[in-house]
Amino acid sequence: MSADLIITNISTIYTPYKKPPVHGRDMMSIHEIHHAYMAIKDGVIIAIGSGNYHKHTGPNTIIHDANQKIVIPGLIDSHTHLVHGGSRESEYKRLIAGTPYLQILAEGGGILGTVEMTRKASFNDLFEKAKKSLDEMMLYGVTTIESKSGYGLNLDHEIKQLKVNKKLNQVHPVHIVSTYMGAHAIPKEFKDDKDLYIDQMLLDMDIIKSENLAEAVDVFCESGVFSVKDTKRILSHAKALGFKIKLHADEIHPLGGAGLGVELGATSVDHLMAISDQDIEKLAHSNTIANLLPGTSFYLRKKYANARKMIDHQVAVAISGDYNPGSCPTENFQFIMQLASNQLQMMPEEVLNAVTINPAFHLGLHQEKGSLEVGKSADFVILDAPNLTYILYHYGINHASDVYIKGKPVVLNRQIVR
Ligand SMILES: N=CN[C@@H](CCC(=O)O)C(=O)O
Ligand SMILES: [Zn+2]
Repeated sequence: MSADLIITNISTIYTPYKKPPVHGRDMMSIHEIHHAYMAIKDGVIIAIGSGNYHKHTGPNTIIHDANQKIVIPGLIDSHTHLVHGGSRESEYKRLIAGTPYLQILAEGGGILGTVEMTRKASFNDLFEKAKKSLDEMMLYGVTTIESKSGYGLNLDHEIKQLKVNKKLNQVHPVHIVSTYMGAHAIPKEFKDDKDLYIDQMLLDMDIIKSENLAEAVDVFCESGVFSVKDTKRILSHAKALGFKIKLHADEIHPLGGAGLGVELGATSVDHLMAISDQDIEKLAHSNTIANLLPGTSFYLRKKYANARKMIDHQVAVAISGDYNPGSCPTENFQFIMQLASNQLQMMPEEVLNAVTINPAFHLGLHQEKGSLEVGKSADFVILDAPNLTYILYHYGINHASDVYIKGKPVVLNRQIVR
């Protein structure tokens, strides 16, 4: 079978190959193919190897010379708050002066400030702003993201956010997986009646499910936001409706959200800076992914999640960006990977598994994405770097030169292909 496209002259292809979820010490396993090529037909990888690629060429094959650059799978950012109105630099000075994140929220700012701005924004405003951020993410090599609602906090405005995800997924090459997060904060109008807000959310979920606007439901399980009991109620209902479930767990206070996630069969538990040893053990024996977000610790100047302990105890770890206006305002996913390496002390091989196959697994995409193998989607990044470690070592800059999604170039020479 002749290829539509062959990427040749690749110095090294780095790819995970273990069956996901890739736990603990298996996260050190990756394949390195030197002097490599990759042949693609109809958006799917049909051959990958080293040496002579000519047997895959035909009269119409396009050859792309990688000029001795390296190739990795498209990056999968499995936790973002992409769609939101406005920005929160007005809180930045208070934050760096030491005002706690949850105090700003309790005063009606923080997430609730973004809720006001998101409610005021039109669908088009939100769409254009999110599209710009998505372009930026793609320039850094991101080819799939998860995107949450959670700044509308009522049915109409949550649906507005989810419909932005839907439209972006139709018109933008980056693949988007949508999550409903009405349980991101308690809206002002329900300030004194959280249970009534939860009742309302449970009803809203039926509609979101019937309109097929989200695959998963997420809850911010935290002191002053949704308790473990609230979270259990919301996620049990979501699960019964057929949603995947996940939670923002043990971010600031060790409430036991991670353990609850394992108990309920969550696909991921996210943040985990304050996770207990007991819950690390529970995670290790489950298929729930520990989704760590080091960019948030960096921005909020909080302690980092203990990735080393988790990996050493056989937990399956993913790393995500958490792009949002209040705790991680950056689209630079390579910087997030560099933080995972430098601050979480994850080895380059572990980081690669954590930003490709493990997130693909918890998003339910591992059959087609997350590694470079014959039969999988040709989502990959060509990086102007001599080896994998270099992209983590030389930090703060963008190493991605070209990005392909389903075999089509979406970034060439650092420019978006329109
Ligand atoms: N922790 C809760 N939610 C977001 C932050 C949202 C915001 O501050 O706007 C997070 O994942 O960090
Ligand atoms: Zn989040």
